[in-house]
Amino acid sequence: MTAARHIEVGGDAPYAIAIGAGLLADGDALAAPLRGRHVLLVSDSHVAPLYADVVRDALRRARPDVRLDTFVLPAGEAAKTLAGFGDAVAALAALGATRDACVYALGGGVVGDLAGFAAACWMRGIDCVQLPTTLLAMVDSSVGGKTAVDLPAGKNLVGAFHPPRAVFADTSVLRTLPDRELRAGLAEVVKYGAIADAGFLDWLAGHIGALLEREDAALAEAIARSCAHKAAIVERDPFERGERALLNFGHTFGHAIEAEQAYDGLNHGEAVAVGMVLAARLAARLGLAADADAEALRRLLERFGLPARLPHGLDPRALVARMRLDKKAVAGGLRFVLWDGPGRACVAADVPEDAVLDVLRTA
Ligand SMILES: NC(=O)c1ccc[n+]([C@@H]2O[C@H](COP(=O)([O-])OP(=O)(O)OC[C@H]3O[C@@H](n4cnc5c(N)ncnc54)[C@H](O)[C@@H]3O)[C@@H](O)[C@H]2O)c1
Ligand SMILES: O=C(O)C(=O)C[C@@H](O)[C@H](O)[C@H](O)COP(=O)(O)O
Ligand SMILES: [Zn+2]
Repeated sequence: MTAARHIEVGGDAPYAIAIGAGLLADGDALAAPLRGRHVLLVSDSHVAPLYADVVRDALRRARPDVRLDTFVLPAGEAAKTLAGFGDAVAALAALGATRDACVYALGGGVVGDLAGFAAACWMRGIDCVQLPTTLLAMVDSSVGGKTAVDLPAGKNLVGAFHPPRAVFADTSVLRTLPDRELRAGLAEVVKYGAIADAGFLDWLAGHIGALLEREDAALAEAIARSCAHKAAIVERDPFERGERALLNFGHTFGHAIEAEQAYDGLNHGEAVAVGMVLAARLAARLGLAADADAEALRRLLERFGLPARLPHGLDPRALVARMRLDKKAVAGGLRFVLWDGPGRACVAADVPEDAVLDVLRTA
């Protein structure tokens, strides 16, 4: 095991993000946050066969008294539903989980969001430890305590803020991650540069090959810098009353695309990549930023192998209707996270529908 990096997330319920190779086998570290004796390990049908034994063995070695059940979701976004949530809380009931129980979420963002929501609701809130196994989950979804499931009407519409007790990002598991999922994670990495750190965008542009080749040092740096950005923002604004909304850059378009494709088209990172290009174009259309900035962002995302165009067959009006149920929308109208240049995101209220439709029609 290599030395782990640690990033602290402060606030009312502080926790640490540990990043390093081999963490899933470190039973003492994994068991440290465990207060009681009940553990529900939540995973999915791709990840559980690869890594559930490592986690179970590690926890049992450190805590032989533990009562541990495993709940496995079908892999993929389509499982992030109220029905999946119902099955997860039923598994907690079958375990006899008491209020000092802990849910361990072993998987990507789908597992993390659903398991976190089950932990948030079981007996009005038990501990959750995040064990992210995708790049996207390591850099984004395991941190910050947003938990949720999707509805046919929209993404993450039912959920809660419930910060994890701890996050262990074992970078060695990224070796088995499919290329498409690695690229999806890189979209959220690019997002941090786009919203808050133009220098990070330059660093990313200089490390495209190293990241796509999964070079350890480049991945560790990208994960640590991304987590540091997210930790700083969620520490200052845990409940998205202000600045945290900037983490939603690209998501108003992206979530509408995901829902319109019934969660069976672009994956989340891909939809966010398209969404960021559209948000940058909308900013240019509204005179906030230069067209050239949007074009540079599109080129960077495409060099990472990410899509930058709206998928064929989507109706712009149907997408705009979906955006009205976005969590940033208010009764007065559409709100978008845009930018006035790389590294400088901002929230734009009362964005005219015609401008959004124009951008969608030319995408
Ligand atoms: N809560 C948040 O703040 C937040 C932030 C970003 C995204 N999200 C949510 O996260 C979800 C997307 O997460 P994701 O991109 O991780 O998708 P995912 O959880 O669907 O994982 C992607 C695929 O990779 C597989 N996989 C995971 N780890 C693997 C590994 N190490 N080796 C082999 N296969 C592996 C999974 O089984 C799945 O098939 C979306 O639902 C999105 O809304 C939440
Ligand atoms: O942590 C946040 O805040 C984010 O917005 C991170 C996003 O990458 C993530 O996809 C989040 O789940 C979107 O939140 P939502 O409130 O728009 O559902
Ligand atoms: Zn996201």
